[in-house]
Amino acid sequence: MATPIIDVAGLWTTFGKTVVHEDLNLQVEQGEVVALVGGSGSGKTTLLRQMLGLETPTRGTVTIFGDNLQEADSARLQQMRNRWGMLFQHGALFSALTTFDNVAQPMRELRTLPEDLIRDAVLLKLQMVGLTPADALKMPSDLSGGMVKRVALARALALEPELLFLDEPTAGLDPSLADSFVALIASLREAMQLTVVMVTHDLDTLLALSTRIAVLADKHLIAYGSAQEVIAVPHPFIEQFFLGGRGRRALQVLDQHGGPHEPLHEAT
Ligand SMILES: Nc1ncnc2c1ncn2[C@@H]1O[C@H](COP(=O)(O)OP(=O)(O)OP(=O)(O)O)[C@@H](O)[C@H]1O
Repeated sequence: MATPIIDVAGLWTTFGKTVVHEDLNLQVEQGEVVALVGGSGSGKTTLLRQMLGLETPTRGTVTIFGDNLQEADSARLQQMRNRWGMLFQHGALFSALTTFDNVAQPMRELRTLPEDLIRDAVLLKLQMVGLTPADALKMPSDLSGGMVKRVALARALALEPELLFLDEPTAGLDPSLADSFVALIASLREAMQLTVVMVTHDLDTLLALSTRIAVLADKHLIAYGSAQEVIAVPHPFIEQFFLGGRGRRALQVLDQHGGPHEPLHEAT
């Protein structure tokens, strides 16, 4: 079997006496879109930061592209970081830089690409996310919320990553902008053959994009599978999240149109 893109094994996280994760095991295969869900404080953001190498688990390992993150030195970690992109919740653009320079920044940091090649690559990335060369000259303060997300996505994709992390990708967007952003992510994911890991509270986003859903609760991964498989797991968080009024409606739409779901992989 192929090496998973991400392999979280025996992971524990404690802050003082608080145990956040207790022996988590989670694998993400190539081409999957995995959504991390869980109640407030269940440790989604912490797990995402551990996958990004920004935090170290108390025990256990996070292996990405076959390399153990905790054992990687800073040069190796940087090489790995160049193979993934991250879209932060609020876009997190540099306010003093133009759209163009924001997208160019990861390419310039490599210090190996000539400026004319960077220029072409930035314009291509902007086109891929539905922005024009005229938008390249704008400052972040002149962009709408939806455009900021698109620029941030273009920047996350600047180095043609194999893996994309998304933190609440549709937070702050109104429903129609959220739908078009989700459609954009879906089409780029297909075109670039991306593996995606996202944290989201938004059921529509989750059901539209994810191939598997990982549910964190009670310090454990209590379910990991398709929406249908996850909702079959009896747990108060799952009932409230998926089977509350909004959840029911979203699942009805899924039943009518089908979803991108894969067979169940048991939670451990
Ligand atoms: N650096 C830290 N020091 C101490 N406690 C922390 C630290 N980072 C996170 N925690 C605690 O770990 C727990 C998990 O936090 P985390 O932010 O990962 O949860 P979350 O699932 O992302 O929550 P939310 O949905 O509210 O963002 C919380 O109880 C939080 O207070």
